[in-house]
Amino acid sequence: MTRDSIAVLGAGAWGVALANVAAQGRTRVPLWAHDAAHVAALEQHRENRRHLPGLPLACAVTPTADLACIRGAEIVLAVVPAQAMRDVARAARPHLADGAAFVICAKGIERDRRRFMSEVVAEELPQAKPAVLSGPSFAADVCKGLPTAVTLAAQEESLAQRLCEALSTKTFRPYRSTDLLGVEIGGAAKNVFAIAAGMASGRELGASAQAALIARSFAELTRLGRALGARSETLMGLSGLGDLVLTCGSAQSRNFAFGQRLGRGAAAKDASGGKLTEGAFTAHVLVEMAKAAGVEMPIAEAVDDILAARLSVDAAIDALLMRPLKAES
Ligand SMILES: NC(=O)C1=CN([C@@H]2O[C@H](COP(=O)(O)OP(=O)(O)OC[C@H]3O[C@@H](n4cnc5c(N)ncnc54)[C@H](O)[C@@H]3O)[C@@H](O)[C@H]2O)C=CC1
Ligand SMILES: O=C(CO)COP(=O)(O)O
Repeated sequence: MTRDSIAVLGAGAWGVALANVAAQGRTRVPLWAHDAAHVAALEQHRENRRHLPGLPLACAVTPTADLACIRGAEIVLAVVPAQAMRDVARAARPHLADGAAFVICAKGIERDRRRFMSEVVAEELPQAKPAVLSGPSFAADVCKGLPTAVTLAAQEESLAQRLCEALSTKTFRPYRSTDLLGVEIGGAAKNVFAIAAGMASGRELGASAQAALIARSFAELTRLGRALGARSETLMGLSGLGDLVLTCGSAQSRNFAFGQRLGRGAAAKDASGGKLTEGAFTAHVLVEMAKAAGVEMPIAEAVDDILAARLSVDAAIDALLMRPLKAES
């Protein structure tokens, strides 16, 4: 049986990890990066020294700065930051084959136009079949061959199944879904809540507070998801609860580590450590979406207020604890 051909857009940590997954059982997986110097460094060292030092590119992975590398690919994995997705999708349009699957692997919401990634792709790539891959999966873990499972959603179940088959390995196990929006909401929101969890850790509020915060974050995530039409089983699954638990519980998460530094007193502008923290880009648009849907998200709002310097971490903690007592929901 011939395997679907796969190309990867974006050669950061997650792009490299997914290219290595795709390389299993394939002889060539083009890996596109927008920066020619980065491509040269990948070719020379056969690893992403900045984001995944010591973890080599699989032999089949071919770095390139030429977007035409996606011509003929049946599956394209889009692994660039969420705020760059529109530009990359637009640039890919002349090269993408009709009916190719365009799998969104970024976790975020477009700030300027308040769009989910699947909406961005529908607007920019009318010939594509959009899909979303999300779930608990640190790039370094996946690159090391440590096991995990993720959700892979496409509108047609048959395509979701085909994508799962194309991307599954002995240690990387995708579960299929047709709930793209549900998968996207979980992936975008968990980054914002991971910042909150990091702050609680940085402030040394204790393990009980940590668990309470995760549970109340999940309540906010499900409230928004249901209001926007996501399915409960998606929100409770790998891309929702699964990724929330991972990212809110580990300093390996860049969003959590960012929150930790904020909790220890760093200013928002200095707290990323030069790393991509998608939650910082998503917090405000997530809160705006929730308000538009009439959904209360006090933890997400607190993160947004702290990032915009409207509130200190301590004042936000006090405000959350002083909210009127209510039924659990
Ligand atoms: N690192 C991880 O463990 C995981 C990351 N993700 C998601 O994948 C997405 C990408 O994250 P990472 O690869 O980890 O980030 P990264 O910071 O390691 O890499 C991002 C890459 O995108 C490139 N880039 C930046 N702006 C660009 C533009 N305008 N056009 C094209 N390329 C551009 C950068 O040069 C860099 O190589 C994010 O949305 C993240 O939430 C999802 C699951 C796991
Ligand atoms: O999404 C991730 C793991 O599933 C990676 O999380 P961070 O972007 O917070 O590092």
